[in-house]
Amino acid sequence: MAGEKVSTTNGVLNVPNNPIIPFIEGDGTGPDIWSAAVKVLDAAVEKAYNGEKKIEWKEVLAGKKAFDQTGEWLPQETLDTIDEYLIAIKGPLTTPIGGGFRSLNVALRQELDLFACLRPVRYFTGVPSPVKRPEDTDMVIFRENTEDIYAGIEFKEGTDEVKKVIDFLQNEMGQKNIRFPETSGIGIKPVSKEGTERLVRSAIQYALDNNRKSVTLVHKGNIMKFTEGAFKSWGYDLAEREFGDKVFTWNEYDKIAEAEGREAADKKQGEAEAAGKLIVKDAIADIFLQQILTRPKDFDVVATMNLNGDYVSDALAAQVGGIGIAPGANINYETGHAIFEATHGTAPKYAGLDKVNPSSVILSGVLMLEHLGWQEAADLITASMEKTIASKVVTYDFARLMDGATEVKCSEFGEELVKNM
Ligand SMILES: NC(=O)C1=CN([C@@H]2O[C@H](COP(=O)(O)OP(=O)(O)OC[C@H]3O[C@@H](n4cnc5c(N)ncnc54)[C@H](OP(=O)(O)O)[C@@H]3O)[C@@H](O)[C@H]2O)C=CC1
Ligand SMILES: O=C(O)CCC(=O)C(=O)O
Ligand SMILES: [Mg+2]
Repeated sequence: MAGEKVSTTNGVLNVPNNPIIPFIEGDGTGPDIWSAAVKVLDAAVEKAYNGEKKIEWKEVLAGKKAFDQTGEWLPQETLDTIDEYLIAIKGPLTTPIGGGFRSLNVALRQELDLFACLRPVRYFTGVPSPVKRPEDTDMVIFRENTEDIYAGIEFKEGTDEVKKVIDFLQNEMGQKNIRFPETSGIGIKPVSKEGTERLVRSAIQYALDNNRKSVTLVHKGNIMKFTEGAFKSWGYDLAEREFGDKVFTWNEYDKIAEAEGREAADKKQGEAEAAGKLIVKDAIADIFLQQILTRPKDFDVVATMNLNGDYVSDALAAQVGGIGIAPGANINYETGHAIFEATHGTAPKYAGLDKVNPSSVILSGVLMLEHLGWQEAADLITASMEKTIASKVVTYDFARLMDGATEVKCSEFGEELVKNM
């Protein structure tokens, strides 16, 4: 096929003018939103570079389409192709609940070791939101993407396996706290120092590169001491060890407060802020979910584990208008591999209706263009999105909450974006 591979040299991406980018269309509403998105992405690249640059799309299969054509939900060829071409984009994939195969989305992240799930949350003027000042929400989530209870180490109630695990926990580890051992399923939550460090390192580096003010480590370390609590401690240690005087941490604050009092600690933090240092702090997950609503301006970059990150990204998306407009990327900052994808799922009840909002996957494409260094094309789409929303031409999800909106189909919204570029 025409086009060339994206590659890396010493951690720097080499992007040809005609990069081959694999895409997965996705299940449910995936084909609807992908069809709208690809036209917008192509039009932006064409317009930004007068035809000098062009993405050569290469379809790879996953989900139902893969199963129907190959008998496998996630063919090895798909993994190999993304591994080879480095950068890919995908629509949502269905995961059955309570049984059946494990998440293909999670499998893609784990197989390709895409350890950081990057989910920026910003407001587009005019988008209907349940909060009074949605523009105050401007955060970037770094969700750990390869471990935590998402590792899939689970044992089903009533099986020989779970009996063995419970027997081990009770009789060899002296655990007395399994309330109903005869009828329990068991899940295991691995959280490692390496996994934490590479995630927190990328979050801090991102914050420094993008002039953000703080990184908040979000955890439930008071309850899960050796997983979520360790995430916090390892995060602070890494920040101080690797980023030295570029950061000021609440760990340092606590030490100063203990030795010299809170006033001295406040003074040091004030000086650090005035000197433009990045503040690395932490929050326990429950109060964090309250404070992102009550005082969103206090938060900027957020680094957290897999499950917290899943919850936090949908909650924050709601504040700026919902998951119809929330983009994401799964990235390995060490190898350069990345898969861009929307935050939402397959929304099956709308499949094939040409109805849902394609903005999440389009804005994921914007993240991809930025990652490729094609900022001009990315900016064209962002500006067009702002203009189109301001003109109140929107899909059903925004139209039902907006006065005087013109509701358009998924494909028509894409066409409107192209027109407004
Ligand atoms: N990364 C991925 O591929 C993900 C996959 N999934 C999978 O998707 C499937 C369905 O999950 P479910 O929990 O229903 O979550 P979904 O995100 O698919 O849908 C939930 C609701 O969110 C709204 N929504 C979703 N997408 C859009 C869109 N593009 N535009 C506007 N509104 C949207 C709709 O709200 P309303 O009803 O109010 O109109 C929809 O009913 C499951 O199999 C799940 O595992 C879930 C999340 C991520
Ligand atoms: O894999 C899935 O089905 C769900 C994934 C998910 O919720 C997410 O990526 O945010
Ligand atoms: Mg989710």
